[in-house]
Amino acid sequence: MRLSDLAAALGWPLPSVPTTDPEVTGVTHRADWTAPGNVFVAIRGQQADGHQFLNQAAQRGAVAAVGEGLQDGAVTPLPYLSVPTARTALADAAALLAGSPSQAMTVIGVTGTDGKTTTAWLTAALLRAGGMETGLLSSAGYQLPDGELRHYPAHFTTPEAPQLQGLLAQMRRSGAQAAVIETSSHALTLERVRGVAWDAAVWTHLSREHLDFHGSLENYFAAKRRLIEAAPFAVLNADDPWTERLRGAANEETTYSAARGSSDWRASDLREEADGRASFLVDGPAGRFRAALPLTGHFQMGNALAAMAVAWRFGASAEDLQRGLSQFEGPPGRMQLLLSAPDQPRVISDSAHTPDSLSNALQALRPLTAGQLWVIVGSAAGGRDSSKWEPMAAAATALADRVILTEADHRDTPLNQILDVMAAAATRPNFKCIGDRAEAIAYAVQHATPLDTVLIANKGGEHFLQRGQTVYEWSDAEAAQAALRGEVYQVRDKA
Ligand SMILES: CC(=O)N[C@H]1[C@@H](OP(=O)(O)OP(=O)(O)OC[C@H]2O[C@@H](n3ccc(=O)[nH]c3=O)[C@H](O)[C@@H]2O)O[C@H](CO)[C@@H](O)[C@@H]1O[C@H](C)C(=O)N[C@@H](C)C(=O)N[C@H](CCC(=O)O)C(=O)O
Ligand SMILES: Nc1ncnc2c1ncn2[C@@H]1O[C@H](COP(=O)(O)OP(=O)(O)OP(=O)(O)O)[C@@H](O)[C@H]1O
Repeated sequence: MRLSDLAAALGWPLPSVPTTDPEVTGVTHRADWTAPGNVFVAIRGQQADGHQFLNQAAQRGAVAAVGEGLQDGAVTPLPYLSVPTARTALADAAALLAGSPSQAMTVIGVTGTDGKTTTAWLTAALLRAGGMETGLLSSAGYQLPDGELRHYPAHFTTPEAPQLQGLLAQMRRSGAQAAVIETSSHALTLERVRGVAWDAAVWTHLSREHLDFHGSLENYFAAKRRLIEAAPFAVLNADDPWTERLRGAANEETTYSAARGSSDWRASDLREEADGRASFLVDGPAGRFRAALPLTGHFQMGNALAAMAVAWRFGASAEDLQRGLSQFEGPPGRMQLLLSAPDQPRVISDSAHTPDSLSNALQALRPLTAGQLWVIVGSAAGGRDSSKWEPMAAAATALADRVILTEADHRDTPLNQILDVMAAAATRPNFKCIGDRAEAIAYAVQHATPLDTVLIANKGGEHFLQRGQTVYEWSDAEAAQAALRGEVYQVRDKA
């Protein structure tokens, strides 16, 4: 597509500097990712002004720059198109240049504070069980219809529009009829998902998170509500008080509940079968039937119902839903059993990184634990929500028997500062601070008895650990295995 065609299609003005109307190969927001023929969108952000990088983009072969206007007297090495909102322009161009792949697929967005990843994975699995070739994008990685888990180079739940649209196009080329996208509030606020033609939106629940970025719980809610407003069909959690304020936001809606009687999809009678697997009773538009609950925790019934409501809407039968759930293998690091043998403690990895999700995870594990319940927990920092540190520590010390407070991507914040705040918020003196995450895991795994459960919280299946500016390769699972061998896991510099 020529630059003039792109500009005309998106209502952009002509460039400030005359140009030969080059062919556009793509769009990028990162100067150092610019490929020859790209349009570089210069965003004025919180950390940097993209205009600082115009020369770099030009040297890498950009054919034009787009932004919200040059400063007086600024010189640009590229033809410059001035637009009202750079992020809107980025998203619109990304969708158009990728061939608007979402319009050719059934696209489902999943949002909420906790449960997005699990529910997105369940939804993709049940759509597949119903016969739809399905792609998946989540913080645990992405999948094309072949189901193989792949990892994205940048660690985002929902990446910026050029990557997101590129991935949707790749899914489409691989034969996907449907795509499930875990949609963060950052993505909704920063227009990363603008230009996605949604067919359905799922709401898990809202609790306190990301207040550093959104400023207030109300703004955080408003950001997430945008997904529900943008979709023609919404699947809403009747157990979440915020849902009342989502009613009517979508053209059509269905509700689900794991706790109350009054909703379209209902779950009850969670029980453990003779083979040790959990099952629950489903009541709803697909009839009344017993289904396997392949994940630990009462709240997982809600996630499963939400996924069923979506798959049912797009053609899955009750049998498909039952089969899909019974064969479901959860996302890595979501209540994932890492170690379990008669002579070892049960070690579980879970990405719990909010006070709510940590409480839920500990409450779910308590009845399964004959001995003591341990938790290894930290809280991210360096531009992340520091108001979580205290309630995370309070939840851990109140609900676990033994607590190890440790690191979890503290970035530029001194680790001791976080651990001091967390230690001061402990409700009981049942904790110990071990800053090094590998040593913390080794201590718990080596001191726990075979009757104990050790929950390694925060990171789930994540592949990195950040200390200061340095990003290390990381695996909670490998750290637990090393501990069992009597070793301490060694981190490796990612670079
Ligand atoms: C709060 C937030 O999400 N900020 C994101 C946002 O930052 P920003 O708009 O302030 O931009 P900036 O970093 O100041 O940079 C301005 C411009 O200069 C460009 N630039 C910058 C530096 C450089 O060397 N070269 C360059 O071209 C940038 O690409 C950008 O276009 O746009 C940047 C460019 O894509 C992101 O890197 C940055 O993500 C930060 C690092 C981040 O950590 N975001 C996390 C919190 C996030 O998005 N999380 C959500 C939710 C996770 C969850 O559910 O828990 C997610 O979806 O992953
Ligand atoms: N419906 C739910 N309500 C409360 N907690 C949940 C729910 N579903 C999952 N959890 C817990 O929340 C934590 C995170 O779950 P999950 O990774 O599925 O979602 P997420 O936090 O939205 O995704 P991400 O990891 O991308 O931030 C886990 O501890 C999980 O056990």
